[in-house]
Amino acid sequence: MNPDILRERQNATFDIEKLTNILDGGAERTNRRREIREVLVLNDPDFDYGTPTSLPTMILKLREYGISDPVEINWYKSMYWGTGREALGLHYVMFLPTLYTQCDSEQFNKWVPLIIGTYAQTEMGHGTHLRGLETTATFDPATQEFVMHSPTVTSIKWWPGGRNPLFLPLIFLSIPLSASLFDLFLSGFALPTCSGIVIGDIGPKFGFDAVDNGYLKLEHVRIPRENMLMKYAQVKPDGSYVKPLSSKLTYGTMVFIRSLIVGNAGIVLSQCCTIAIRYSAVRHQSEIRAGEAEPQILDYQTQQHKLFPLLATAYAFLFAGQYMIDTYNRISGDINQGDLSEMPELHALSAGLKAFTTWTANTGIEVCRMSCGGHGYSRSSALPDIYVEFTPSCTYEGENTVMMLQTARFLMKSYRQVQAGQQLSGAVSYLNKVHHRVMAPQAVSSQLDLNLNTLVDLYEIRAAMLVELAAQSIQQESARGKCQEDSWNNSTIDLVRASDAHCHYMVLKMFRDKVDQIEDPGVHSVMSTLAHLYAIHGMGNFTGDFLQAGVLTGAQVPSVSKCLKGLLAEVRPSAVLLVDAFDHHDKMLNSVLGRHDGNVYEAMFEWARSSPLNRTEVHESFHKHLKPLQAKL
Ligand SMILES: CCCCCCCCCC/C=C\C/C=C/C(=O)SCCNC(=O)CCNC(=O)[C@H](O)C(C)(C)COP(=O)(O)OP(=O)(O)OC[C@H]1O[C@@H](n2cnc3c(N)ncnc32)[C@H](O)[C@@H]1OP(=O)(O)O
Ligand SMILES: Cc1cc2nc3c(=O)[nH]c(=O)nc-3n(C[C@H](O)[C@H](O)[C@H](O)COP(=O)(O)OP(=O)(O)OC[C@H]3O[C@@H](n4cnc5c(N)ncnc54)[C@H](O)[C@@H]3O)c2cc1C
Repeated sequence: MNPDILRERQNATFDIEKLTNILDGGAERTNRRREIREVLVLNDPDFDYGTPTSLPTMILKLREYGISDPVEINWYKSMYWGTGREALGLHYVMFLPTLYTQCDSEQFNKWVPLIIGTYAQTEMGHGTHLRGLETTATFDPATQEFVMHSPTVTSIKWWPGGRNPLFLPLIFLSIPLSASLFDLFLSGFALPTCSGIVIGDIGPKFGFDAVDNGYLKLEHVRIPRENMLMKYAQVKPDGSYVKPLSSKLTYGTMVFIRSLIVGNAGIVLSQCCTIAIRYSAVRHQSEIRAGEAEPQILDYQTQQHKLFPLLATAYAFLFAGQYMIDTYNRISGDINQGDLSEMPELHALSAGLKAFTTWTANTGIEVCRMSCGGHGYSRSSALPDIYVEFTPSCTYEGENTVMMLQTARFLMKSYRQVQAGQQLSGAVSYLNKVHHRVMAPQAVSSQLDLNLNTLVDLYEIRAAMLVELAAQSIQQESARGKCQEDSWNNSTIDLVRASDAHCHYMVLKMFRDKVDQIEDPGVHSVMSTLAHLYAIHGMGNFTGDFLQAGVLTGAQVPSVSKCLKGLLAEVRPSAVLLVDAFDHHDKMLNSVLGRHDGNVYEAMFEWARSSPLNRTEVHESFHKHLKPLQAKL
């Protein structure tokens, strides 16, 4: 083991295993995750790491081991495929959940065990604006079929991931059967027998290469009436239409996957922090004091400033992901029982947190890569591949700006309810106080009150202020004679800013609440330090907001930076131990820089020597192109 890494792991001030258990949701979950990893994957003789041929093996193994829990499926898949996406991702996280949530019982029993499918909602002309989708589904009572059709070039289904060129079970979203409703269809087209279908691949992408994203053009293709997913809405044999309790129930799968993405952003950021911090512990470069040995780059304050706030953010997003999934499970359970009262809140929370966490993680991955210098740019680090695979999460499952505006819609509605004298509950209850809060600068000492509860309050006041400013912008636009829609559009910068602040407050609050639940003194102490770092770092980034909200004075601003530097120094001794607690296996991390043993250089040389370009002493291109040219010169 590299001596630096060895030294970093001595004198631990907290129990790493207990922290890993907290991240997994308990010791039993940690044990199960490791059992899947060590026994069912790594020690499985059929396990052929990450090669395309192992995809069928993986599916059969999941069935053989009876792994059906989505989290356990993901544990298994992430061991098979490491940090990359794979072709079946969409099947497990969108196609199956849609069947689970939108099929009636007869359809469920008929389809769920049997098929692998994709989710074809986006069209070439519309991905965000679902009410603009053009694919038609016209019911023919004479034959009891729906006629599916792509009337325009922009209506061609574009992007469905993992579409199988031979068989196309896919979930469709098609334009309204009635005034404002959408419906989902399962279409089992078997190619090439089924005429009227034109499918293909949309061509090379930025990345995401393991997933074949395709296109699908339909020319009056007929499918049985029974292929409409009929849990919430039905078309009867006589063509009559039974409307769902809410037209937004059709959007349920997107809410589910957005909820999953929140925790996934934490996982991806934790992977990158593991790589960058372990590497920073073994990399020596330059000098701090003339004549002394080159220091570990982790001892540079700028390196700590790059990485430790991201480390805190990774923990924050992992805890936010746990909260999000718990909230999703609770509210979707109520929805299943016909209680839709919290559906708007679930939508607003999942949409906002999906955007907030993926934007932050997306930027954070690049900070981790650049903090590793040239070796961060090598594919051996895994960081370029992680970035390429993660960055579309800011676009898919709801483009982030649009998602932030959905959350803003809920915030504005809540604000208007407070103005009308209603008492709010849930995540926006802090808006109840927006009119009674003393927003003038408080007489506070130049020292910053570092109590975590106080910091959460300051973020709450900041969010409330920005919600009020956005609402005032809309009111001012209206007062200038703008229609409601233009008043909204002319305020969307403020609205996104308010949603961002609301999500930032929510994430810090979740982090604080999780820290409060930690009983082990050592773990509680280090997690409390990270939560403080998360809060103070955000205050440093958005100082203007806190000054404008009157919760920070000019005299206190220097203490924000001073406090930040102190917290970076406080995290330094535990940094490697904190990424060890994420418990990412070398095989899954697949990074020369992030190896648990820290033996980076030896592994990097072996990795380079294994490159296809090094298979022969002299590359064949010399003999094929250069040598003949030399002969002519
Ligand atoms: C364990 C594994 C972890 C892995 C995780 C990551 C793995 C990811 C792998 C997958 C990778 C790639 C696959 C990608 C797939 C896709 O991208 S599928 C397509 C995704 N597309 C979208 O998300 C479309 C986005 N657009 C929309 O959702 C809607 O068009 C939008 C919400 C923007 C607007 O809808 P409208 O119908 O126009 O509604 P609007 O007029 O704005 O509002 C009316 C009203 O409705 C409420 N509303 C809107 N949406 C919802 C909802 N989903 N639930 C509840 N309520 C909703 C809205 O708030 C309004 O309410 P109000 O009371 O009137 O204000
Ligand atoms: C890797 C990848 C995989 C995908 N897989 C699938 C899949 O399996 N199935 C599927 O159905 N789809 C899939 N998609 C498509 C994806 O869902 C859409 O790309 C996404 O919903 C965004 O829609 P769009 O492409 O139409 O972007 P647009 O909405 O056209 O966005 C373009 C710009 O317009 C802005 N904009 C749009 N509307 C508004 C508004 N109301 N207010 C302010 N700004 C606005 C956006 O902010 C953005 O800046 C995938 C996409 C990617 C990148």
